Amino acid sequence: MVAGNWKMNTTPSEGKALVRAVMEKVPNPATRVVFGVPAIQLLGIQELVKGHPNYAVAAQNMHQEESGAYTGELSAAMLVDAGIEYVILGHSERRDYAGEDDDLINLKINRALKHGLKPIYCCGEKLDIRQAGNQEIVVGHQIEQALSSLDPEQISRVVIAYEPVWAIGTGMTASNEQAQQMHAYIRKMISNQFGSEVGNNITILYGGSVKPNNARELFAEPDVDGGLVGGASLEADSFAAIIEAVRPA
Ligand SMILES: O=C(CO)COP(=O)(O)O
Repeated sequence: MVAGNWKMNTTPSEGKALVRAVMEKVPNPATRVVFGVPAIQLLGIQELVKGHPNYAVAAQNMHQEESGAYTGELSAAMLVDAGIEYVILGHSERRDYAGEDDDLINLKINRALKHGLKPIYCCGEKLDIRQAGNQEIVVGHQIEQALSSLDPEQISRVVIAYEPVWAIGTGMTASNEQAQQMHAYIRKMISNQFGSEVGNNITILYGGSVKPNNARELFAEPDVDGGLVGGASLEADSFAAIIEAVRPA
């Protein structure tokens, strides 16, 4: 799977042009392709991908409550009614700038699953943690807090995105070995808790400076099931090249 996270980029008309160009370049992707678009574009982009077997849309956030007096927020029911299939939850930018922690993200994941949405759960360590060699402890803790209350059926609808914070937007990609090592660790954790069938089948994406020139190598690692792409998802040529770098399932 390849998911683009546009973050706070593109106007609605730019977004439509970008999706049209990607779909024209890769009309039949060999993998699931998801556009993570700003809230105002959810309906418009969903219209463009509607009915396509491999293209889908993700919201970049969602509120944990069912509905109510939460000005500016989007609910799971709204996303589902608009035809949206995925929701990115726990991105490091929301952890940093909106104060989200894994307890809150756990509530959001539960709400999303209750409505049939597929959460793309983001985890990953900061640079000082990596330098101290504590990345597995920190990511393990994030996953435990956010996902351990789920049952095997629920977890099977979750996509995990490992995004080391030091690699996001910095051009400093994790090495293939660093990505593989963490993905294997995450898969083992999921297998231990939910059984090896769930662990083997869960999709674990790598995110952090994925570009056309490093995607193929990263995606060739046995436990890397695709990517969550920021900057390089904003140009049709580079995103198309990344989609085509995914190894066949
Ligand atoms: O945060 C990311 C995707 O969610 C990664 O962003 P970049 O690909 O720009 O490093």
